[in-house]
Amino acid sequence: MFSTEFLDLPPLQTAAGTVHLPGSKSISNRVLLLAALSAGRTTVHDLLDSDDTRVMLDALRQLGCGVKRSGSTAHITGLDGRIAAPGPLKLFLGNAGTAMRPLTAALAVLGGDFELDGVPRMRERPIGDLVDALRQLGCSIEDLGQPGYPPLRIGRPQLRLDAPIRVRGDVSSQFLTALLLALPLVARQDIVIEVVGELISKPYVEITLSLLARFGVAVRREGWQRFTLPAGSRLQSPGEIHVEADASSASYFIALGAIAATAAPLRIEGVGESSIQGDIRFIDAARQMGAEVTSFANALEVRRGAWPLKAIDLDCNHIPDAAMTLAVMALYADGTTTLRNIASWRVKETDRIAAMAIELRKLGAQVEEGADFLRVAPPARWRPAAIHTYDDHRVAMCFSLAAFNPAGVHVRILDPRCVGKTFPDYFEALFDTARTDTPHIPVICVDGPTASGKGTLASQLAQTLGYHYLDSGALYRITGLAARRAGLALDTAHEQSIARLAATLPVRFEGERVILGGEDVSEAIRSEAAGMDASQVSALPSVRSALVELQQSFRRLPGLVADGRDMGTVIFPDAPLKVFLTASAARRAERRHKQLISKGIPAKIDVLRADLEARDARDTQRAVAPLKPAQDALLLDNSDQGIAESVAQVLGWWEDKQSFRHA
Ligand SMILES: O=C(O)C1=C[C@@H](OP(=O)(O)O)[C@@H](O)[C@H](O)C1
Ligand SMILES: C=C(OP(=O)(O)O)C(=O)O
Repeated sequence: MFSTEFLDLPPLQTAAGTVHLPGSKSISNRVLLLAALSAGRTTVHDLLDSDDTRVMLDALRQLGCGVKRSGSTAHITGLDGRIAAPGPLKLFLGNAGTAMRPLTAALAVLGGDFELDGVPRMRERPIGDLVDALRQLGCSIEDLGQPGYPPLRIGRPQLRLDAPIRVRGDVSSQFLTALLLALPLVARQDIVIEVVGELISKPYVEITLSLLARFGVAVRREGWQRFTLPAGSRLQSPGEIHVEADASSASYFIALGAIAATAAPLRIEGVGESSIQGDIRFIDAARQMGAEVTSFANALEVRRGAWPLKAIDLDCNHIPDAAMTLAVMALYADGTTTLRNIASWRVKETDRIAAMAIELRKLGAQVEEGADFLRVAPPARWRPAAIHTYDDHRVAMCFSLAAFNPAGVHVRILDPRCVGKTFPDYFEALFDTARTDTPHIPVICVDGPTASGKGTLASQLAQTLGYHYLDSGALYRITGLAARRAGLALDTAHEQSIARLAATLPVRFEGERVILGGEDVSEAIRSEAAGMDASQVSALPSVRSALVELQQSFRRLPGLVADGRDMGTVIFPDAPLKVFLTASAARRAERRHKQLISKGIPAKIDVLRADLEARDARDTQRAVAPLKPAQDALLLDNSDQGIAESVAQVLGWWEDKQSFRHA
């Protein structure tokens, strides 16, 4: 997951390959709750691991439910309708509607002493219609803040089940879902629920009914107005259950295929057209816009059909979450797209109608916003934009698709971490399937002499930007180490053998760790001797050219920070930002001295300084790729700077190169 403050998306061009989607949020949280309330033990396969499921699991644990996880499988030991820990308990439910609403209903009918709360936005998401329905039933629920919104305190009920329970269905379908999931716990007699107003998001209620059936409860329904839980209903674990991949998450990749899978279809694994999730009907909308979609039992393949996409006018009430993706697809359409009947967007993770309108306009689109609709005309001129994401995973995910804009303008996604609500590895999945010409992939080069602090600077820059990191000096050190281990002297006589070895080095960087063929060699390559060896092998031209390709292969989406001595001059001559980092030999010797002493390694400052000067001389005078700043490099002397200051300085330069500084 990217936990950076922002994530810059370079211009993306095509899409290919296969994406494996995470489990459905709506199914995961329903199954977890049903398993927890049932009799018996349930093994849940392919469970979603995200913020929303984590808050549900934590709450269930607090309630005394047995939860064991191994990878994507969870074993839940059901409470059989009795809460092991009836409180007082405070349950924190983040921003998960699928946890807050159903848990409120289940705990209110079972009774105890519970306080349910969430993030600040959860306190703005309505729950009053559900609370009203539960109060009719005799549940004890107290508003602890603004009436009709969390936080809530739940006490012990005095249940009255004979009269039909009336619940409003026009603000959120989750209120009806919550009652349907909870009432089997007390169905000593037939319990009737009547929906007041037009029920929205109906397919989510179908998910509820179909999962209740898996747990042994057959709800009778008359249209979408009247639901009856038959007397004697009892939740019974099905033993094992598989969670389908998330159909709303699929929408981003269906759109990706429609926009950018030009050569071959993009394959989406985990969900097919026969899914029980209503958002799978996003496929129909995508097809209307021009996508070519083929469905398999548990997978989809999508490729670009019509281009530009075709503008549509669609009632989106049945696909409220996936429809946000259509608003971004509309940027690539041949006319104005209208998405209707989406009033519920205003009470979700953020006011989504307002948010989408503001952010789409930043890119240059013409947008009209109404109480329950959004109308989008594609940009006449695309503008680079920093997309505010409002702590809304779907805003972050759908706007990433704007990076395919034909103008090649950059798109910045602010707070990319918010995708953690339902799809923590969304951006990794995007970068696995998106393609762009190499020159579009940004590289920041940090070159400089030994002990200038370029490693620290470069790795911190990479961390801040969410970019890959190449410590090219380590490659020479690793080559030196591997050559020594192979018994090769580091001289011209052995140049070809060392070059062959270098070409096939099985190396990878895992954050700060350097892994060679499965062995962590981070410490081994950091010794002074390994540094001298590195300097020697780096003077052998064949070794350098063998390593060129290896180094260039680190240039992958979303970008790279590369540190070394010839990053800007030889390896990435087209890099958009090159920094040449220096510090006086005296200052570098001091730093190295401190570093060694802190590791308990004895060292003399004068000797270190003489060594550094000797290495500088060798590095600047060698025939191949001598150490010198690239012509277009910016010089940074950090003799009197702390690391934070250097990082800020380079980030400032990087910002100056981005066109959306004020977007
Ligand atoms: O029941 C569910 O799993 C959901 C129902 C929908 O909410 P509304 O019924 O509030 O539209 C949907 O937007 C949400 O992401 C999940
Ligand atoms: C509306 C959403 O979430 P929640 O389940 O919190 O309602 C959503 O995931 O788009």
